[in-house]
Amino acid sequence: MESTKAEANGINNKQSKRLDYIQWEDYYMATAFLAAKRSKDPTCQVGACIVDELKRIVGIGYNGFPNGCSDDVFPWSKDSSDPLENKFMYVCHAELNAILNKNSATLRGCTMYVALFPCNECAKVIIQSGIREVVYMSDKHAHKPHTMASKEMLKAAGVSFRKFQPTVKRLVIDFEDIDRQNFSQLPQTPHKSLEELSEGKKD
Ligand SMILES: O=c1ccn([C@H]2C[C@H](O)[C@@H](COP(=O)(O)O)O2)c(=O)[nH]1
Repeated sequence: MESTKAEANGINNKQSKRLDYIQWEDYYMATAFLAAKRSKDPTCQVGACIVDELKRIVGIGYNGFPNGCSDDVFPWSKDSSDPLENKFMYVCHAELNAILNKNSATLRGCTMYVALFPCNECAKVIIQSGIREVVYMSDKHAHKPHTMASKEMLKAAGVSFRKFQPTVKRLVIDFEDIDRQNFSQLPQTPHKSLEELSEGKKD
């Protein structure tokens, strides 16, 4: 009798959880990739996402010029003979921005998910911030001195690093998905059983 009432109210309506939900690591790296989409750099967009030991995202960043240094005034080129006309003097790397944007008291013990292996300058900041692990997607500059120096420093400081292994090849965000979803999982509007209805007549 009781269970019939509960079922009528949609409470005991057993349904299994969905299984194609996004895995934690895919979620963090996708967050880094999404942040990279904010970058104005025409040739290379990098994003970084910092996660604490409780699996919480505590910092996100992408490469760009410092606050107050206009994207429309400072140069985005990279091969001018004048170093002052190239972006490198001015751009803040994604890793630095993610660390500076942190919304927790400390980054000690955190993991950084980042699209590109951090350079030597970012490695210094990563080490000093207390981040314990770096998970990267691409190591395309592995042969360059700034990456080699970075790896040496990270190793010496006990910051581990590993290549990201996605469980899916791509993730798509479709804003219109929300209007296509089936909301049958939501509790149904409570309705009265026949018994309750007949009881109601007494009122
Ligand atoms: O670890 C890194 C390395 C690079 N970046 C940023 C800095 C620049 O905006 C670009 C690199 O530009 P290239 O045209 O590929 O030289 O990426 C970063 O944020 N983090």
